Amino acid sequence: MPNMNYKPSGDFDPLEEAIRPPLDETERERSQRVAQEAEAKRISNAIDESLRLERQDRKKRRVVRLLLLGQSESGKSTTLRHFQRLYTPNAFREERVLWRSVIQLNIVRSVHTMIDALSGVRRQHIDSGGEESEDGLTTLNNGAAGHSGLSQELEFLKMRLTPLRHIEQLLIAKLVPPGEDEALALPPPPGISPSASSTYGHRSQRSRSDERAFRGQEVFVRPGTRWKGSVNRGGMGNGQQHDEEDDGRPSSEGDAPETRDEAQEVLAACCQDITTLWNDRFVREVLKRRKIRLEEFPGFFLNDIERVTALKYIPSDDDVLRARLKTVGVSEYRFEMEAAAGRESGTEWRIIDVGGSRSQRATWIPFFDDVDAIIFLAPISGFDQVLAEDRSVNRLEDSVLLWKSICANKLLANVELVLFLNKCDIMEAKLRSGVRLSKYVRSYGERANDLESASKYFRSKFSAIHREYSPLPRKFYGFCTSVTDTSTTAGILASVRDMVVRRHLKQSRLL
Ligand SMILES: Nc1nc2c(ncn2[C@@H]2O[C@H](COP(=O)(O)OP(=O)(O)OP(=O)(O)O)[C@@H](O)[C@H]2O)c(=O)[nH]1
Ligand SMILES: [Mg+2]
Repeated sequence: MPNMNYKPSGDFDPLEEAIRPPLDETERERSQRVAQEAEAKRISNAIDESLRLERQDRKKRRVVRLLLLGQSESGKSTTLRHFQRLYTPNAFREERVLWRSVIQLNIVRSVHTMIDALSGVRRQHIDSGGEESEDGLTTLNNGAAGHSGLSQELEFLKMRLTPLRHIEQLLIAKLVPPGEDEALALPPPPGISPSASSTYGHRSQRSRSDERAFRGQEVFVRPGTRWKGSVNRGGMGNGQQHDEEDDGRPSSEGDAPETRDEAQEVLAACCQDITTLWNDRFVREVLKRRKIRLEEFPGFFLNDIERVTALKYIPSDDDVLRARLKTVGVSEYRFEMEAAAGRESGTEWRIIDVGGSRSQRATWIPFFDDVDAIIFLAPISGFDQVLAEDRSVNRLEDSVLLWKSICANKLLANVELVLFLNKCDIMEAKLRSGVRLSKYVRSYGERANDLESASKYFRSKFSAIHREYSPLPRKFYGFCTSVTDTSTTAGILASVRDMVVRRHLKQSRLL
């Protein structure tokens, strides 16, 4: 019976205790044990050696490993799609049709965001007995308002758009492979800035329920091609879109195969109503007062609704880059640059795309070993937003802290870090619309409230962190990017590619 009162002494080592040979070991047992231990050591050494050789071989064979890091919605998967578009253009184009379901879901979500925002108006109107609410929504001129607080026309519109609820479920079932239980996650009420969120925080019960009314579910897939398989099997993956004359522009009717696709049919039938809803002055005013800037949301297609709901619609390159599908998990995408893609053809690239939300970050670490370079994406337009998964954390602050920890990480001391200050297009629009950066970033002070000054400021801040926190001196590569923009991003990715390949060659020469 074990001694339950045993107290370990200072030099007691439970592991040593467990593997110590028995005291009454015979000579024969001892020699057997020694032989087994020697064999185990030989196997372990052989594994180490084969790992070392594989690593060496990979470097010699020009296998380049690139890791994409950054918070959720920073643009990692978009950057990966961009690489694929540039360097495996044929494969990218063949897969474009598969993105149609994602875009359909993005549209449906935008419509529901508008409708949910309107529901909030109705509730407030009833709850407040018609008095002005804190955000003044009930004072809006809503034409001939019915008892719900909405005009009859809006009520009819909402009714006519109800089939989209069914389409949403259908698309989720299509995109998420069977058995993927966790595939839905709750984002925050859209478009709520920290200042607005603190306003929300001090509101009544009623306002909190309005907040809940905004909550939708964000669909995610694990990275890789499995979801594409399920879309294909869903009967719409008729990717007959080919290739030579294809210039990546939006498809117009007549140059794409018509496919039987219930979601597309319902969306086509709802196209006019969606347009009316989106262009309605009252709806715009509600969104504005609720600080819901739908145009800045990931996966925004309402301004292209006629084109993207056409029955023969095939997504353009731009559409694929603008579509939103959250990543969960970590995955390695391998591809050889297609010969047509340029002089680096033949190099095998392994680009690792990770999920960026907080619960996903622990999965990054095993990939720190043996990467050539990291592209870190910091979406600077998030300075007035909070994290979806933790509404107490400002997005910009989160990016800065993440950047510090990546710069300081000893495992990454010899890895090149490339910083993308991303979403500059959204940043520019935001600053132009009058949102003041200095209100959120005090140290910004009296600098001009424009993209040029802001990106210069952030570049110097991130560069200073890089210098201060890197365990060994290394060069800083920083770019201001809008990775959904095909023309500007192509040049930046080409520079990154050249830098990574150069460094990789240098390393393999050192082996
Ligand atoms: N306007 C604009 N949209 C962008 C930019 N970069 C990314 N997006 C959009 O932002 C959304 C999120 O981008 P993703 O690439 O899915 O983000 P991610 O970092 O992979 O996010 P997780 O998978 O959640 O970790 C997508 O709809 C993109 O099209 C940008 O520079 N400008
Ligand atoms: Mg992603």
